[in-house]
This record gives sequence, C-alpha cells and structure tokens, in this order.
Amino acid sequence: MAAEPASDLEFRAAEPEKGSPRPLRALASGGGSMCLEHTLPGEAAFDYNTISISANYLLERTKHRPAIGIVCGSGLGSLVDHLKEREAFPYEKIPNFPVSTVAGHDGQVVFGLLNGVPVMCMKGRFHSYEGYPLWKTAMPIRVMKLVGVNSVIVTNAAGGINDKYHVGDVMLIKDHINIPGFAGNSPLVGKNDENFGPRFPGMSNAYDKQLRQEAKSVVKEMGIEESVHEGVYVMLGGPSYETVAELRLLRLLGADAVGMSTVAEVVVARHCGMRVFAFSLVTNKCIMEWDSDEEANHEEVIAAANARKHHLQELVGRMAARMAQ
Ligand SMILES: O=P(O)(O)O[C@@H]1C[C@H](O)[C@@H](CO)O1
Ligand code: HPA
Repeated sequence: MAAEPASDLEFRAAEPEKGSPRPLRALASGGGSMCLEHTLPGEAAFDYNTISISANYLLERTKHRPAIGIVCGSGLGSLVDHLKEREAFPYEKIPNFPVSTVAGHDGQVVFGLLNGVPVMCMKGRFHSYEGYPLWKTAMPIRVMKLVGVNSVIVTNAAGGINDKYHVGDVMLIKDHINIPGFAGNSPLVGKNDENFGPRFPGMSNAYDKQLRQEAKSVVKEMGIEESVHEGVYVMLGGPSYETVAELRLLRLLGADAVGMSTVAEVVVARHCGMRVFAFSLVTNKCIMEWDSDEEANHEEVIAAANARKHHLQELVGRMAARMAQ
C-alpha cells in the first residue's frame, strides 16, 4: 500500500510528462489553486549559482554573445527557423533546465544571427499548467540574463477578448493583468536574490514605451497597421480555456487578450532590469456569448500561428535589428 504523506510538506505534484525535470521541492499546502509549489521561507527559488551553471553550459558551447532574447509562443517556434549560424541546445541537455511538454513548443535554446543580430531564443516555453511552479517557467529568462541578454522579445498565442480583434491580428502588449499574482502566486516568491534584482520591483513600465514606439513604426513599414493593435494581456493558469462568464469578467477588467503565459517571464525580466517588448498573436476570438456552440481548442491556436508566421518572423526580425542599435 502506498504510504500516506506524513505532512503537507512531503506532498509532491506530478511531474510533467516529457523528460525528467529535477524533483519538485517541498510543497506547502493551502496555496492558490494553481500554486503547485511554494519555496520554503528563506529559500531562493532559483539562485544565482544554479542559474550560472545553466548559463555557463551554454556560454561554453556557443560562439554567440547575444544581448537580445526571444521567447517563442505556441506555434511560433518558426520565428527562429531562419537564424544564420544556428546553434541549438535541447532543453534536456542543459543542466537545471525544465523541459517542454506542450504541442507547438519544441524545447530548444537556439542561438544564431537574426538579420545579422545575435539572439538567444527559447523555442518552446514552460507553463504552470504543465506542473511547473511559476519561478521555473520563468527560469530561462534568468539564464538569458547571465548569458548577457539585456532586452527580450516575448511572444504568445492568445484569445481575443476585444471584439475589434480578429484571428491573425497582432496585439502589441502595453500592460498585463497578473491574475495568478492576485492570489500571491509570483515567480519572485521566496527569498529575493539581490544578484538579480530588488525585493519589490516596480511593474508600471513593464512594457518598454520606446520599444512599443519602434514596433509601431515597424508595423507601418510593413504595411500591416490594420491588423495590429495595442492592448492589455491577461494571464490565467489554464489549461482549460475560459468560460463565457470568466471572459466577460476579464473584459470588464480591461483585458483585450487572454493567455496562459508571458506574465511570469516579464516579471522576472523586469526584476533583473531587462527591457521588454511583447506581443500576442490573436489565434482565436474568445467566445463571449452563452448561446454559441463554438469552443476554443489548441489545434486552431497552432493553425492560426502557422498562418501568420511570415509576418511575425518579419516583425521580430525588424524589431531585433532596431533593438540592437
Ligand atoms: O505559450 P503560449 O502562451 O503562446 O500558449 C498559449 C497558451 C496555452 O499554452 C496554449 C493554449 O492553446 O497556447
Ligand atoms: N485563452 C487562453 N489562452 C489562449 C487562448 C485563449 O482563448 N488562445 C490561445 N491561448
């Protein structure tokens, strides 16, 4: 007979299916609904030394020294398919790195030149619904930091709440609503590591104004203004898509698009002083009416991302070139 956990601290969440990430640390009970893991008081979630090991592994094996990082959202891995002088490292091989378990997220760190600019890319990201604590979903951002990255481009697939948004549109993110954060679930929970940043980082300028201006000018150059908006991204835990009532609530809160990622990465990036440019690809229109028979699904998310990949590759490439100046 399986032994009962002796206390809440011995309970462990199921591991994500693919690969074998390090065992989860002790869990505290009674956290928010998506809070799979809290670190113990005084314990740093991902300390400088642990992150240094991952960063050094990469630095010892790549000739590139990028200052720009890119996180690819669902179905958006092709954003980095055209890098020159590519060097790819599967997540499984990088010490202390989690592994991707979601369709549309390949699971490689890819270095290379994008329009001649050295970049470090996450081809596949981590989500809390895979079973990872938020600090682990955002851990690659700290690895980027120690590799030398000072600006990140964060992308995601999202559902369009704003009724002016259509499938295939891009939303430049001007702000976010951190729903897990409302319940105290933050990637920065635990002892603060001052090597990375302050205990209480500000978030009112999370999405760099100048980079948003640059993006608008790129969008104009590309002639795609009609399908590009600027708006507010809201993060939920997933993996279930939202109910109609939830979506109506999120609309009332001021959200324009909804997804299950990005925010933890942005919080960690800002904590360690990186500049952030982020956008959502609207892969589906959120279902706001109770009498609708439609239902959101991941296949349509991937298909919509695939259909827009050329525009998005160009947007990211042009932004990287400007950010490098
Ligand atoms: O990694 P992102 O945020 O792009 O992926 C979105 C959110 C879920 O992971 C998935 C749902 O279809 O797409
Ligand atoms: N909801 C949440 N996450 C998503 C959606 C959605 O409608 N589409 C893509 N990611």
